[in-house]
Amino acid sequence: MFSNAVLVGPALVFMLVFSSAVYIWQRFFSLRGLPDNLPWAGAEKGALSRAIASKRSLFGLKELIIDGYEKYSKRDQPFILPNLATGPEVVLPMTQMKWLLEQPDHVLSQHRVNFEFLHANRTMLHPKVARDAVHSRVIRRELTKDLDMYASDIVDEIEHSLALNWGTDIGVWKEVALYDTMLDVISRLSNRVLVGKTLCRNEEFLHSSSMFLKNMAVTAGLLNLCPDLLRPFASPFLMAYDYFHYRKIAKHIFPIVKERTPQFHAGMDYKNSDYSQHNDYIQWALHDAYSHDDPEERTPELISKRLAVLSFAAIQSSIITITNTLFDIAASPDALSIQSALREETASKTQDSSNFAWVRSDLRKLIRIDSAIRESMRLWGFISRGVMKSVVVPQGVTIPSGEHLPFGTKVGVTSYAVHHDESIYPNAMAYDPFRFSRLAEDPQFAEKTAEGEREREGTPEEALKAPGLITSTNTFMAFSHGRHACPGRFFAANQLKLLLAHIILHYDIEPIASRPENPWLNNAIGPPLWAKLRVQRRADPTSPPTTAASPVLNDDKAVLVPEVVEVKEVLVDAGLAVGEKKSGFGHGIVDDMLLAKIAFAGAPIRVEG
Ligand code: HEM
Repeated sequence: MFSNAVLVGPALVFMLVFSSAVYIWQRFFSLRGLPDNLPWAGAEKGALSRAIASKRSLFGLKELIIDGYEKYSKRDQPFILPNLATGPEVVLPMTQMKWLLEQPDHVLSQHRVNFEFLHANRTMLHPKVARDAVHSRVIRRELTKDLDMYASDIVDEIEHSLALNWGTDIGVWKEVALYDTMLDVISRLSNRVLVGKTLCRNEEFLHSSSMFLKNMAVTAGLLNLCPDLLRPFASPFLMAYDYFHYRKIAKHIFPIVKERTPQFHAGMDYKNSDYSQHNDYIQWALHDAYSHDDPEERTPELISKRLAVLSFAAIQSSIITITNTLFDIAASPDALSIQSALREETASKTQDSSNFAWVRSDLRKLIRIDSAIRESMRLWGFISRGVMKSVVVPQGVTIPSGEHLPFGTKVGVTSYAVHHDESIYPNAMAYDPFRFSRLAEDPQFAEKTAEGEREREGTPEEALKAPGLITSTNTFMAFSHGRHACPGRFFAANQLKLLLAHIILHYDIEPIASRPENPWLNNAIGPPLWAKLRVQRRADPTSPPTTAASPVLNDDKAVLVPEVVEVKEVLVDAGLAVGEKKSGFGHGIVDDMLLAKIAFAGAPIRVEG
């Protein structure tokens, strides 16, 4: 007994040292069976150079992606993108995209990449949730079958949640934490569809659903950084908060499942609506569970766990998208005229419908709203990879350029580099909200620009349409592309267009002088989490925009710009670098907003060495 206790300490120390050594070797030096003739982004030849590039990937993945894309993808060569947290990935040139999309799932699996990246076997609460595609099936079969059905509920919930979060005092500017308020708004309106009005207005359920979905990616990120051997020990601690909220979600879902279960029996045909008085996720999950023979799927536990995880997939990505879009509009030099143009479109397309009776044919006419969201997704898609798959055949695969990739290799294309490629999207770094709708609004556009030419590929009918938010292409992969493109995008597009149209009609957004930055967490790109915006409720949804409160933020640049330029010149003369966006300055940061404030305050500038 005593001798056992004496051995425990050294055994633990040995395990820690051993797992750390394996961790360092694997993360920094191992080639992981990848062909050594493939170049590594950001690295010359040699293990040390690769290790340095791998270290850079932790905070400089964006630069490595662009570096590899410019050096290799554009010359039609595959390259290896180092990634310290999740392992290196083989990035194919776009000419190999067709091959990538054609590979069957038993050869290259997209699901496997997500499974590993999200540590789905732990974060998704149950091995079956992580493994089976019930979500995709249920989303395609039930949620998407008649999207018009939810429009009035969604609009009702938008009104309610915006009033709660942004207020209804007409003409009064209110400062709002954008991400947090959109977290609440999107959680409410998605849950209105997923679980109905009673639960979506239950504060405890709503809070736990929001906290679970907000934290899941963070837990996955921390698990990615954890050495493999230590993960089983660390995960109960890292997952404690997620389980705490899951249990609160389950508390509300269990009784509903138990109450409805007696109406079901094995072999029921889910297409027969006789037994379907409800239209929500719990009912869809029960339909699915009773259409095949797996009793565990029918349990309240599995249905609650699936719902919690679905909320993550469905809600977080929509919050990120609308947050980015609103910041993009507010930070545009033409913020006010963009709002006017969107308002004009929304008002003119809604004149025949009351606010509560939107149908998809109305939404389809909102091509500027659609384009404004799509353009923001192009710039800030929440994940830098577009299509990424894992080799799941034991013998490996040979890519079209001839290199052999072993089992377990991640291979695909990155959307970030493609979405920011000047030769595909002229002025690619700028937010151009009508980039896509312009095609449909100006028939001569296609003849005038290369962008128009490219987008107008396809049949003559297709050529006349602007590419819609839901259309994934080789050059727009914010929903991924191919067979595994997001199955929820039709619902997401509906919900986001309704929300943006509603915001534009009922609120003014005050312009801001510079766009807050989007943080990168490995290959996930978050929205600005803590930045704020000012909004005010409008008296008449169709009246012209009111001038923003602060003269600094007015879009009358003829007044604004000379003052800011003058302040910049003083700072530059003093030997300080002042950039268009942000630049280091002493202990703080000087950006255009601060410069503008200095200019308008007329404050003397004191420069200390
Ligand atoms: C603007 C909002 C959304 C964006 C940007 C988005 C984006 C994506 C992307 C990029 C993927 C592929 C991930 C990968 O393979 O690397 C994906 C998958 C998925 N999305 Fe979405 N999504 C959105 C909304 C939704 C909604 C509303 C739902 C559900 C109602 C949903 C459900 C799913 C599911 C279940 C998958 C996994 C599909 C599979 O494994 O085949 N998403 N989404």
